[in-house]
Amino acid sequence: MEEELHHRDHTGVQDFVLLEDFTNPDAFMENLKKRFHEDLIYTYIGSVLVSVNPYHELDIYNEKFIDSYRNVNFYELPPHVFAIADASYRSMRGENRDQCILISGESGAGKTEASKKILQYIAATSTHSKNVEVIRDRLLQSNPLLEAFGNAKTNRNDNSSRFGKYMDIQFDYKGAPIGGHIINYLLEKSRVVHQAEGERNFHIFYQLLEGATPVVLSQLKLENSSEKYYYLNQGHSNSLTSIDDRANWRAVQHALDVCNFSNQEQKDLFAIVAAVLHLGNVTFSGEDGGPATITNVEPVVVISQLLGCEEETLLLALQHRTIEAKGDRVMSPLTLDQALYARDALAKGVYDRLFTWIVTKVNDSLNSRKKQKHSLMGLLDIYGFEIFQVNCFEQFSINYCNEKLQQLFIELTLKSEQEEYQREGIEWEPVQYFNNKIICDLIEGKPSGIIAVLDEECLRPGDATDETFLEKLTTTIGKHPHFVSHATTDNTTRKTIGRDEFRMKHYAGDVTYNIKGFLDKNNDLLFRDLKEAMSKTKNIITSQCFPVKELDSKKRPDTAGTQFKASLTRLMEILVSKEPSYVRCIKPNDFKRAGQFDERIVMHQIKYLGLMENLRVRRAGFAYRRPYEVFFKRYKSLCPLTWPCYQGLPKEGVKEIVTHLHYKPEDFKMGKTKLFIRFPRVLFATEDAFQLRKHELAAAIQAKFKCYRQRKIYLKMRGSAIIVQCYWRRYAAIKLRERRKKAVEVIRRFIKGFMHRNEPEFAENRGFIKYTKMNFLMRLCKEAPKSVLDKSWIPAPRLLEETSALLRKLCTRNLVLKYVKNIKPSQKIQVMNILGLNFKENSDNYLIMKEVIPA
Ligand SMILES: Nc1ncnc2c1ncn2[C@@H]1O[C@H](COP(=O)(O)OP(=O)(O)OP(=O)(O)O)[C@@H](O)[C@H]1O
Repeated sequence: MEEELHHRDHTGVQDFVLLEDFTNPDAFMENLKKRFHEDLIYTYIGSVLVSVNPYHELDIYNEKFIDSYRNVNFYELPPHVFAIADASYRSMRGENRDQCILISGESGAGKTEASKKILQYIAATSTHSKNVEVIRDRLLQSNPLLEAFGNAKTNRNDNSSRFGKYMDIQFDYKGAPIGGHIINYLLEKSRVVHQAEGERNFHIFYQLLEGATPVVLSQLKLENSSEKYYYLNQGHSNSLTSIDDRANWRAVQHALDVCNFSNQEQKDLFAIVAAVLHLGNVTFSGEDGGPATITNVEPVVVISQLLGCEEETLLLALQHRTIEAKGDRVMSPLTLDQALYARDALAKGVYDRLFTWIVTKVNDSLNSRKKQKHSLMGLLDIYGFEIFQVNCFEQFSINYCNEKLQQLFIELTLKSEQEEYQREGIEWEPVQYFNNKIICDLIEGKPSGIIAVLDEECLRPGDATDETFLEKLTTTIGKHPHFVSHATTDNTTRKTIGRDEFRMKHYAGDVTYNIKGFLDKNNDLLFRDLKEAMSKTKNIITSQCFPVKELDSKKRPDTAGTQFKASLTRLMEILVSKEPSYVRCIKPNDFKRAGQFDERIVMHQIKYLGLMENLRVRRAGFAYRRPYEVFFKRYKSLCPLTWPCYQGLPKEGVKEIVTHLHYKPEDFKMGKTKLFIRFPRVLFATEDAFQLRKHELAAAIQAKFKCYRQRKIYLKMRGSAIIVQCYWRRYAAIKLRERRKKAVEVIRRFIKGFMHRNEPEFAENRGFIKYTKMNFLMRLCKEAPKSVLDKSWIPAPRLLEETSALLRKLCTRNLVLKYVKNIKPSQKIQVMNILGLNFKENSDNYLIMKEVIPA
C-alpha cells in the first residue's frame, strides 16, 4: 500500500486511517470521490474494505488479478475485495480459525457482486479435485437459482436481493471446499402480491413465462404474457426492463440440474410458481361486510390441478374460515377484504415456504457427506439500513438487523484493536464510542421492547389494532431517549411526525415508521383452512412446506418479529464465533450511472454504514502499524546505519531508522512485532523522505548501472578483439599449416619424383654417392623427418631445415633435377624456395641448380 502513498494528492489515500482530518466526514468523502473518479473503487479503513459501486465493468477481476493477490500480504497491494478474500482464506488455513466476511450496504451498493467476487476468488484459489469441483459448481450455481426466486427488479437495483443470505463454505484440511450451508433471512414476500410502480415481482415468474417451452406453458396453463397476471402487472415495468429473462431461465434450468433437483421436483416447483400466478387472478365479489364469492373459478380449478388438491376444499378455504369456539368448529364466510387478504396470504405463504424449501434443497446438495470438515468461511450478504419516505414493518426489521450488526461490529472491532495492542504489549486507552446496545434493547428487550409490545398486541384477546399498538408503545417506552411519537414529543417535532407514526433514533440516523400493517405482518396469519388444503396436496413440495404436524401443534406459531429476532440471535452467535472481515458497499448515485458521484447520497451512506465511527475507533490508537520487516524493507535506505546492508534484526534496524529520522516519543510505539505510528503526518514525512532518497539512490544506481553497462560493453569488445585475434592467429596458423602441408606434399612429390629416377643415371649423376633406390629410401626414412613421410605436423623451419639439410647432402653443384620436371612450375618454385636453393630453368625446362648452399 505504501507504494501509492506518494500519489495521495491525486488518488487519495488507500486507507482512510491515513487521513489527517479523520473526524471530518467531508475529508472522508473527498478521498472516496477522488478515488472513485480514478476507478479506484476500493479503500480500506484498517482491515475494513469500503467499496463504491462503479456501475460499469472494471478489468480488475481476471485471472491475472486473482494470481497477483494470492498469498500476498494484505497491505502489499492496492485495496481489493480479493485481498479481503485472500486474507480471510489464509487466516482460516494458517491459523485454523473460522472466518466470516460481512458485506453490507444499501440496495444496489454492490453487496451481491462483492460476495460473488469472493466466491470466484475462493473457487479459483482452493485446491481442485473432482469432488471439490462438484461442490464448487453447486456453490456457484446456488447463486443464479436463489437470485431467480429471491431477487427482483426494484427502482434501486435491477437485480435486487429481496432476502438476507448467510452462506457457510466448509473446507477440508487442505483448504478445498467440500460443502456449504445457506441460511436465508426475511424474504420480502409482500412483493409476491404487490409491487411498487416501476418494480417487478421475483424474477422467476417472468423467466418461466418467457423461457419455458409452449408445451410446458400449456401444461401449467400459462400464457406467455406477464400482463395477464395480476401479481405481475401492478408495477407496469415489464416492458421497461433490460433483463434477459430467457437467458436467465436457461441459467436456472442448469442450476437446478447442478444442484441436484430431480425432474419431478422441478415439475412440482414450477407447478407451485404457476399456481401462485393463477391465485393472483382469483377475483371476488361481495357487498360491504357481506360474504365474499369467487367470481372466476377457472384459476382455482387450475390451481387444484397443478397442486393436486381437491377443488372443492380449495374453493371453500378461499371463501371461509373455520373458527373453533369452546370445542365447536364453525365455518364462517369471509368478507371481501378478508377473502382478498386470505388469497394474498396464501400466495405469500406458499412462495415464502417454497423459497425456504429451495434453500433446504440446495443445502442438501451442498451437504458434505465426508466427515472431514475442517474449517468454515461465512459470507453474509444482508440488506443495509433502509430509510424510505414511508417505512413499514419490513424496514423496521431490516434496520433492527443493522443495529445488531453494528453492535457486533463495534464490539469485535474494538475487541480486535484491544487484542492487538495487548498482543504487542502497547498501552492503549479504549476509545469512547456510541454503544448502540441501548437501541437493540429498545427493540428486542423484554417485556417492554418494541417487538415484545407488538407481540402482546397481536396475541391479546380483544380488538387489537395498529393504533392500539402505537398507544401501548407510547405508554411503555414513550420516555426512551431513542423513541419519539406524536403524543410524547414537543410541539416542534410533533409537526414532523404523524399520529400513526413513531420515530426511532437509530445509530445511523432518525427513521420514522408508519404503524400501518405492523400487526398483520407480525401475525403473518394464514388461515388454518388454507394451510390444511395445502398440506393435503399431491404436490410433494407443497405438502412438505405445509406439514400436517404444524396443524396438529397446539402451540401458536411465533410471530414474524419473534422469529426474526430469534434468527438474528442465531446469526450473531454464528458470527461472534468467527473472525470477521468487513466489506462496506456504497452506491454512488440513484440512477445506476457510471462515473456519477452524488455527494449527498454518499454522505448519507457514510453515516449509516457507521464508517466515521469505524474510522474513529481505528484511529483511536495508531494510524499505522506494520510488521518490522515490512517497514524496514521499505525505509532502510533512509538511515546510513541500515543502508545498504544491515546485519541486525529488523526491529533493531527500525529503531535505528526512527532515531535517525528524529521521531518524537509520542509519535510512535514499538510493539513486539510491529511498529505503531500514531499520526499519518509522521508516516507521510517518512514516505516523502523515502521518495527524495529514491531519487538520490536512483542517480547512484543509474551511475553504477551506466558504469556497469559501459564496462560490460568494453569487456565484450575486448573479448571480441581477443577472440578475433585468436581467430586471426589460428587462421594464420591454419593458413601456415596449409602452406606447410602443401610444402610437405610438394616435398613428398619431389622425393617421389626423385625416387622414380633411373638408378644408374641417379648414381652417375650423383657422382660420388652410389645409392640404390632402396638405399635412398632407407636413408630417407632414417634421416628425413617423420612428418615428411606421414604428413604429421612439424614446424616448418625444422622441416625446411631438416629436409634441406638432407637434400643438401644428396645434391651436388649443377645437379640437374630433371626428374622434377613433371612438377608444375609454381611447385618447382615453391620447392626451391622451401629448400632455399637458387635455381633457374633451362630451355628444356630442367631445373639447374646454381649453387648449393654448403651443408
Ligand atoms: N464491482 C462491480 N463492478 C461492476 N458493477 C458492479 C459492481 N458491483 C455492483 N455492480 C453493479 O451494480 C448492480 C447492483 O449490485 P448488487 O446487486 O451487488 O447490489 P446489492 O447491494 O446486492 O443490492 P440489493 O441489496 O438490492 O441486492 C449490479 O447488478 C452491477 O450491475
